[in-house]
Amino acid sequence: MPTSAKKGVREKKRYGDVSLCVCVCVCTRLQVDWKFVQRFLSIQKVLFPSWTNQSVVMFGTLLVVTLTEQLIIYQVGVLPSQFYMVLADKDYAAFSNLVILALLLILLNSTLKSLDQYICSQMYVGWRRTLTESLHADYFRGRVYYTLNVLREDIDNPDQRISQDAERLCKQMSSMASRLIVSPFTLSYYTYQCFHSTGWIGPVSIFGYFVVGTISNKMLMGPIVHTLFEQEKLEGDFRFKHMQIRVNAESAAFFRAGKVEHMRTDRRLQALLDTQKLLMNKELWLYIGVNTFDYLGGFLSYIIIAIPIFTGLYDDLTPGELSALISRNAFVCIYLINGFSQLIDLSTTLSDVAGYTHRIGELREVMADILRRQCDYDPASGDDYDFDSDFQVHAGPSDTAFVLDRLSYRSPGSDELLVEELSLKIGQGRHLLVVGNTGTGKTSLLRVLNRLWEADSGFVQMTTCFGPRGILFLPQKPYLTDGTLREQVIYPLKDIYPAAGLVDDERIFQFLELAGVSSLVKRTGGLDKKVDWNWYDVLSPGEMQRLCFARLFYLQPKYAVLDEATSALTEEAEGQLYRLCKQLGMTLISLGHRSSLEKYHDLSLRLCGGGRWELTSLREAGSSSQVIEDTSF
Ligand SMILES: Nc1ncnc2c1ncn2[C@@H]1O[C@H](COP(=O)(O)OP(=O)(O)OP(=O)(O)O)[C@@H](O)[C@H]1O
Repeated sequence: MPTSAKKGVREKKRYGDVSLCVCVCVCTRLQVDWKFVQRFLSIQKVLFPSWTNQSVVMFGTLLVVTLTEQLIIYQVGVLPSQFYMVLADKDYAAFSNLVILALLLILLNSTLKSLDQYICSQMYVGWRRTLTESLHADYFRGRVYYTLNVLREDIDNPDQRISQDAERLCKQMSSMASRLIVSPFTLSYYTYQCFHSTGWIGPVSIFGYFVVGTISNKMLMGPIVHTLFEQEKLEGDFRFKHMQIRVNAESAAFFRAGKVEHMRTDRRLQALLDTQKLLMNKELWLYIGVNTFDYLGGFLSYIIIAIPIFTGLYDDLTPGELSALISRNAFVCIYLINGFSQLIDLSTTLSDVAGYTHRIGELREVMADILRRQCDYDPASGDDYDFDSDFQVHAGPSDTAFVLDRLSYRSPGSDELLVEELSLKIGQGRHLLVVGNTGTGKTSLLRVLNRLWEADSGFVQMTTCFGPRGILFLPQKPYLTDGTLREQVIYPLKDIYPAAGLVDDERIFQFLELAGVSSLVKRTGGLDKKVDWNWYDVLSPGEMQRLCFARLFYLQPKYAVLDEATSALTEEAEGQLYRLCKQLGMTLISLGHRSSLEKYHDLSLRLCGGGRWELTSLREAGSSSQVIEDTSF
């Protein structure tokens, strides 16, 4: 971020399944400046990683095509002067040949132009793929997507930056490419031709005209980049509001929230449209500047040509020769001015490119920063953890899952410790229940154990690997991915284990049955039948929790961390599922409020708020529980 940037005030709310980040005010000043150049170049490094890259080959092909196109355009451009000559001489044979030549050149020209457009479109698709894949690579590495969406407050709508802004940047760059690529060649060639016809006065006045045009457009463009940036952010916020309603339609409907949501959504729309209007007002001045320079350009060519004519340079020519010469000179001057005008016209596209470049550049910088910090904090997060390959490797015997030593943690942005100096070893076969009032930091303990949050002080170590052979977490909100029933069950494995086919199918059917959701096979039409519904819309909360247990049975980790995983089920169903987990050899670490959970656990960790905690054995002689002083088991 530029040093002049003032941090926006962000309002963060959690709504159902999605967390909503709204930038109330971002006063960042973004322009076509050095920061833009740096960000633009770093994006170019992604798009053109090596000289043999496909984008470079396409760019080279585009250069050849556009240069050939320019040669043909020059030939077409001087045709009128040749027509003047043959018509003045009444030379019928030459006229016929000229007509045939004109037809051929025009055909060739239009073919090359179409090819030029085709290559630009291909480049756009290629660039979009490369840029989006590179953003995805960072976004999904380690826990960047979590930190970016939940913890970082300095970046709005990362989803929109990846899906929409990257697309628009590539589109605008591809529309600029063919014009920019050929400019140095055409400008040099036509400058030479113009100098040849008019002397120094022609190129100097055209160049001066270009400099004035560039300076005034740069001034008009300044405020546009920032407003475009702001407009894109509001566009993302507006879309997010609709997504929020789509995801939580049922909850909103129970509240009869149509009116209030209508008002709030309209408010987002209003903010977006106001900014769009502001952008258009600012663009109006840029358009006036650009169009004035376009028309002045056409007019300037006649002034330049008039100078050698009025100074008598061409007095010895016949009227036919003079007409041909004026026509040819007019073409050369107009084309040179046109070349410069096109560069000025590009300023409107450049202001868009600058806006998108800043948004994507900022995202890349923040993701790189998150990755750096993440690796400092948790070196393992730098490696691309592969759930699937880990599943194939036996993690080896490990009788402890976590070791905590004088661990203290707090929630982000809070001064108060949730838990202070907690020492605990979570070992195999000793089932732990974590209880405590709302907001005392139960789920936060899992966040710290899973390294989503940094500890305030103390030591925490996960001594068993994460994954099916080690530790698995079932979060409070059941997570269902998009895909088939099989993909839900084997998630987060990408591939079927141990091998595709009947054996695996049998296991899945059996675990669905044990989890009490075998009816889903019929509803979906089979394990591999693609469903066109959103799983969250059609399953009840209890079914979702049961499906997550089927997943747990399938993966059979050594340690299962269950965060209120049975809150939507009856105590009877809860008992069945817990007993099954134990029969399958899992050690349970559960979070919950129900006292009925106690009978499935050996230890109870009570978080009392204000940093205090208490560890109690639930299996001591006699029925009464006993506070434990020694916390290593
Ligand atoms: N991303 C976040 N940023 C800031 N504060 C957070 C964040 N997530 C949770 N908190 C806060 O941290 C505190 C502990 O939250 P936590 O989710 O651990 O509560 P809990 O004990 O699991 O409660 P519950 O029983 O309701 O699940 C709460 O005050 C919560 O508001």
